[in-house]
Amino acid sequence: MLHTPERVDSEAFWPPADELLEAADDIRASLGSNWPAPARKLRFCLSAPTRPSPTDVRVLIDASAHPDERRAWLEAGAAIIEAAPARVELRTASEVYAWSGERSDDWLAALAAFCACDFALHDALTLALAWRPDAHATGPITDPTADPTADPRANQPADHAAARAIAPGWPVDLATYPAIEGLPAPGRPFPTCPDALGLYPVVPTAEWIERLLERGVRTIQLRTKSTDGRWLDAEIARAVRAARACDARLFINDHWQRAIDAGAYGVHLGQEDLQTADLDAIAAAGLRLGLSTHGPYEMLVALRFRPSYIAMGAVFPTTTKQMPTAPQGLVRLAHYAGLLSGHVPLVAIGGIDLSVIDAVLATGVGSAAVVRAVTEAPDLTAAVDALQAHFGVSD
Ligand SMILES: Cc1ncc(COP(=O)(O)OP(=O)(O)O)c(N)n1
Ligand SMILES: Cc1nc(C(=O)O)sc1CCOP(=O)(O)O
Repeated sequence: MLHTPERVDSEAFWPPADELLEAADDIRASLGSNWPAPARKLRFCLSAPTRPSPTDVRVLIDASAHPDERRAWLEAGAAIIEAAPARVELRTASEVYAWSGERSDDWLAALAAFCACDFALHDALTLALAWRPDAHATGPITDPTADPTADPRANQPADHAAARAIAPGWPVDLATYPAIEGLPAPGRPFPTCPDALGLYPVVPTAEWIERLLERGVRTIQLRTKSTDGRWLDAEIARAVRAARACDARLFINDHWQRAIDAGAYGVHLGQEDLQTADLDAIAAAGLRLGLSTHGPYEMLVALRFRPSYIAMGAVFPTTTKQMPTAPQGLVRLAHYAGLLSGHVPLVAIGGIDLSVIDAVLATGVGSAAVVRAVTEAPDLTAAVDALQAHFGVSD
């Protein structure tokens, strides 16, 4: 089993800082034992060591006062955090992230603690800025005898109670999360959709959609990478007709203008689509909006657009698509579900099939999106019936 020791690496701070390390250890302990071990150990540098390394993160109050140092650190592959009052910026050689808002005095200790749970640096920083000493989740700390980060297919049965538990140190109040800079002002909210969207197959053609509607599926997505405009028009029109006839919720991936024109129930977009899609036009046409996310930072980005649902992936490894981010696992999923509960429906996606559906639903998500579990099923009817039964739908 992959249990992380509930401690922060003793060399997490440079120069060594006993009080900071102790605070980081306390916060790390409050996050429980079921997180993956960190893939790499970062060192947070409050002053400059002789030579920066790619695992160093330089923490400065005013980076512009040190232009040469800043350049040298980025060239060495290190990261820079500039912590001004009420604003934090993270800069790497290829990315810049910025947050604004209040933060706890212990945010740096919290950052080391979230990194020790293997969150990517920008996700760990998002959580650290949201962290508060007194905002504790209720409920038991995760069961140390189970490892819900593991794919339950791999080596053990899922412990559903453990998968759902929220660690006391996890920031559960969305109001303490920082604002992400560089996003448009919040627009109007998208129309709502049910919290429990149920089984949500994501399939490549209208024919697949018809086959699944016949088998009782009522939330479905057309996801094709075809660029043939005439084919897309015909497929989307056919899929919309079929879904309407069954009163089903049909989302169209990517092709938002065609979805509007055809009168689809909704559109599903990725984070990069947010730069180009006309969200006002989608909202004005009354379509729902689903947004992909892959961690806490993207979740905050998505929330700003007030979508109808948020998808979180990939929960498990998938071969359907090349994922730039590591699988989230069930522990993270449960914490995201706890955070978003009552705010926006959460859909889990990535590597989900019959063998894990119970464990996925036990995290508190209202829906599971699947590709191969239906498109590669040897017996489609049996596969859909078996999956639907976990959502309380019988044929
Ligand atoms: C329910 C659901 N979740 C995530 C995705 C992925 O969408 P996107 O990020 O747009 O990536 P591609 O589908 O374009 O590869 C999805 N389609 N549906
Ligand atoms: C299309 C897609 N998007 C993902 C994300 O995490 O954004 S994972 C994914 C593929 C899901 O396929 P399967 O059910 O076959 O693993």
